[in-house]
Amino acid sequence: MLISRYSKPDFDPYGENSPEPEETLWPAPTATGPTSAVLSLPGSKSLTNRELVLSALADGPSLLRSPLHSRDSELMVEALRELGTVIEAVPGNGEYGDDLLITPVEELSGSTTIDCGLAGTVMRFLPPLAGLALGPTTFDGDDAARRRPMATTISSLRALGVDINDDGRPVLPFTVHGTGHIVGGEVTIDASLSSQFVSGLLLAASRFDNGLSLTHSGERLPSLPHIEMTIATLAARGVTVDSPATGQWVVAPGPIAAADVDIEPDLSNAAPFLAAALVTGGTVTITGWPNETTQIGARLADLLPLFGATVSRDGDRLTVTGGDGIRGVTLDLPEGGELVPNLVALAALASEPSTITGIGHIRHHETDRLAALVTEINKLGGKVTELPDGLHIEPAELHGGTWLSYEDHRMATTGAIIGLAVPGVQIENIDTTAKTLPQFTQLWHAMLGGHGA
Ligand SMILES: O=C(O)C1=C[C@@H](OP(=O)(O)O)[C@@H](O)[C@H](O)C1
Ligand SMILES: C=C(OP(=O)(O)O)C(=O)O
Repeated sequence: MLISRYSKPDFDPYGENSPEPEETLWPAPTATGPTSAVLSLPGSKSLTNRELVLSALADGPSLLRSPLHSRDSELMVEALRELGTVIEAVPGNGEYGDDLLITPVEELSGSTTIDCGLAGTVMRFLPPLAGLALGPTTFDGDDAARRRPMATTISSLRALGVDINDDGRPVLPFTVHGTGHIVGGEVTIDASLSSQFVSGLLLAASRFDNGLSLTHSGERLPSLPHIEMTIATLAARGVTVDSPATGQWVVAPGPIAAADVDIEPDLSNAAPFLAAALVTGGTVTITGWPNETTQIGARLADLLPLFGATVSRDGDRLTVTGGDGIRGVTLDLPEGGELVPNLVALAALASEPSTITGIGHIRHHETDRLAALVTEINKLGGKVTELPDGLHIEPAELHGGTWLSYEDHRMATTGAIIGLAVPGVQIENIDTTAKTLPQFTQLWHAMLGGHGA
C-alpha cells in the first residue's frame, strides 16, 4: 500500500476489531436551534479532476481557477506530475487556495508509480494516459482502493492495444506498459459498476491514433450526468463526442484545446449543509450556485423538496429552508449515487418510510455504501434494510453511539447530519472528509454558529 499525505491508519471496515481510539472520534455537534447560514464551498472534485486530465493532454498551457484542493485532487496533481506534466500553483482570487497552471509535455513519460489513494477518478481516468506515456506505470492505492472494480478499465485498454500486467487479478495494483501511443478503435465495455469506465476512455480518446468508438453493453449505466459532464468538458476544449445511440460514443482523433477554466463549487458537497436546514428547521444558503451545470448536485434543488424542504434561488444563491419535520421519499436514483448517503441520513430522521432504489453500484464506491449505511444507522437504533439494488428505511427513534466512516467521506458527513438531531453521535475518522472537502468540520461549525452543542 502506498502512503500519501492524507492516509489514515488501516482498519477492517466490518471487522470486530476495528480500532476506535478515543482521539479519533469526533463528537458530532447536535443542533440547539435552527441553522441560519450562508456558505461558499470549494471547487468540484469531478470538474477539477477532469480539467486536470484534459489540461495534461492539451495543446498548450491551461489555467484552472478556484480548483479543488483536497486529497483526491492532490493525488491527481501528483500523478500527472509523475507522468511529466508541469503543474504550478499560482495566486488566484479563489477563497480556497491557489489556481493551477498546467503545462503539458510533448510526450508523457511512464517509468513511475501512481498513488490513486481511494480516488475513483484517478484510478479510472489515468490508465489511458499511462498508455499514451512512454514506459511502465504502476497504479496502486489504499487498501480499500484495491477492492474497487478495475476490470473494465483494464480489459478495454487491452482491447485498444495497451499491454497491462495485473498478475491475473483485475484490481489495483497493476502496471500499464505505455508505448507512447494507443491504437484505439472500437471497443464494447460493461460500465454497469461505474460511469468512470466510460469517462476515463472518453477523456483521452481523441489522443488515440484512431480515436474511439465505444459501446456500453450491460444491464445498467449509473451516474449518467457524470458522463454528460465528461462530454461537456471535452466539447469546451473542441472535442466532439458523437452519441449515435444511447450507450454509444464516438470520438475522432484530434487535439484537445488548452483552456482557462473556472471550476464551479462542489454541489454534491453542498448536500450535508443543505440537509442540515431540513434537520434543524432552519435555512442554509450556498453561494456560487451555477445557473447551468452538469453536476448531479444541482438535483438537490428538486430532491430536497421531496423530503419537505423549500428551495429558492436568488441570483447565484441557493437557499434551502426546512419545515416541520422530514417526509419519507420513494426514489429511483441511479444517476445520483454520490448523493445517496446524505439523503439516507434524512430518510433515517424522517417520520415516514423511505425506499431508494437503482443504487446497487454504490456497493463499489469508497466502501460498500449500502452495507455501511445499514450497519451504522441500525447500530444507532435505526431500521434500515438492504434491497437488491437499494435501501428501505423505516422511521425509528435513534440514539447516540460510535459511527464508523469506512474511509468514506460521504459516510462521515452522513453521520454528522444524523448527529445534528441525535445527541451523542461520535464519528470515527472525520478527517476522511479531506478526500473532497478538507474544510468540512470548520464549515460545519460555522454553519451552526452558536446553535450547536
Ligand atoms: O466521474 C466522476 O467524477 C464520478 C462519477 C460517479 O462514479 P460512479 O459512476 O462510479 O458512481 C460518482 O459517483 C463519483 O463520485 C464521481
Ligand atoms: C464515489 C465517489 O468517489 P470516487 O470519485 O472515488 O468514485 C464519491 O465521491 O462519492
